[in-house]
Amino acid sequence: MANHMNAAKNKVAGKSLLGGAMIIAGTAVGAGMFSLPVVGAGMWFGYSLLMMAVVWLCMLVSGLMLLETNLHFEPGASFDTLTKATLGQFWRIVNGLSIAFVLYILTYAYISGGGSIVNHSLEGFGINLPQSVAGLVFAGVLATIVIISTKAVDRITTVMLGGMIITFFLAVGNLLLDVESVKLLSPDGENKYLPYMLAALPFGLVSFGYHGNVPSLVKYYGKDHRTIIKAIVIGTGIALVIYVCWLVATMGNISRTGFIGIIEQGGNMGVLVNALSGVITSDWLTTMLTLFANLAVASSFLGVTLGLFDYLADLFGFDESRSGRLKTAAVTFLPPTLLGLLFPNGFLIAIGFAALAATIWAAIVPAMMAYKVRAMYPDSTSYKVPGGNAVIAIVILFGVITAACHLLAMADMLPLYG
Ligand SMILES: N[C@@H](Cc1ccccc1)C(=O)O
Repeated sequence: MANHMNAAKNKVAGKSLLGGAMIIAGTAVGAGMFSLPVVGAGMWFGYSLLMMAVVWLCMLVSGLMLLETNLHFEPGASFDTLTKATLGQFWRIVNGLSIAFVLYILTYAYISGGGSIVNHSLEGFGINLPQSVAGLVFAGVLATIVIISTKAVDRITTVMLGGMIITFFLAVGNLLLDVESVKLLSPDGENKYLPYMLAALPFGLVSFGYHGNVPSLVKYYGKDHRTIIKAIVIGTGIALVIYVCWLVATMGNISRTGFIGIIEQGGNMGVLVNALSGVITSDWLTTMLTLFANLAVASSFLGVTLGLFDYLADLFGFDESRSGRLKTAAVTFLPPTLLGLLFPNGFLIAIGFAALAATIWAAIVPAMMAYKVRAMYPDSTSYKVPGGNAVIAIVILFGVITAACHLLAMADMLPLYG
């Protein structure tokens, strides 16, 4: 997303609030969204809404805490500088590793989800590919764009974001008209709901991940904290609205027991979109929905891999020359693409592990840093997240509980629906 920043930096005045909000919303809305109805099927609609509201609030506050810390440093200071100066070498390394891990595993998740959705799209044309090959095609085309230049990514993601908004409202708008309130409010299947929330919590957290963009916003807007706060609130608010529409559209059209089949087939993006296409009678709307899914996962792939690309170039000291970029591309794209060829259907598992690592740098570390900067600058008049230590403790607890849920789910110790 740094690309958007550079393009925007050249505008002398009037940096728009909307631009910042779109950057946040664009990062947040991605593959995580496609996991929400599948992992939420057990607890169903009401509890899903409750969980999303709580997660949104916690992730919003943790982002604001990151902003609070960032404002004590020069605009342009990144996660690395912030953690080193506030928490020291140990947390700097833990934090850096968790960021790199999230970016890598998300790249794999996007290749898996992208392969699945490209496959679903090609079937519409009567072309049948093995899913791993579809993943390879998906990764190959998008990786080429990243290798060409940041500017190419910027242009293409802007077009994609526009396309996403149009196709989302065309497809989901019509799905919303078809919603059967009986399905939403009186779900079928077994009479057990709330316990399934535990295993779903990490997926909620990851779908509200955007925190890598907070330092970029400070670089972009300077220390104008009011505008940055608004951009974060509006951007995450847009994501929340999109997720709620998405839950209504999916759970209002596919029955709760209908999700069991989706889960049995691995719960990948193509399977979910396929099930939705089954209930939409119009071919045209099915095309819109498929197009939206393709654009959502492709734009997230570009955003995340560009971040990973720049991070690895810096880490390994590869330069901007053609051979330098190719080397960086090799370390960025080969490991996740190989994984995508070997395990084409690990979408949900990968998103879960991304959540585990994201609990560290998107929840726990921001809260710890806010605690530390308040001790380091007790007389500071700069922006402070309200609520004192209680709110810091809540955010840390939220991160720890979510991480614990993921680990317990992995150990088969949490109830799983389906
Ligand atoms: N929120 C993104 C994933 C993400 C997590 C953490 C940081 C950045 C992005 C998605 O759902 O696809």
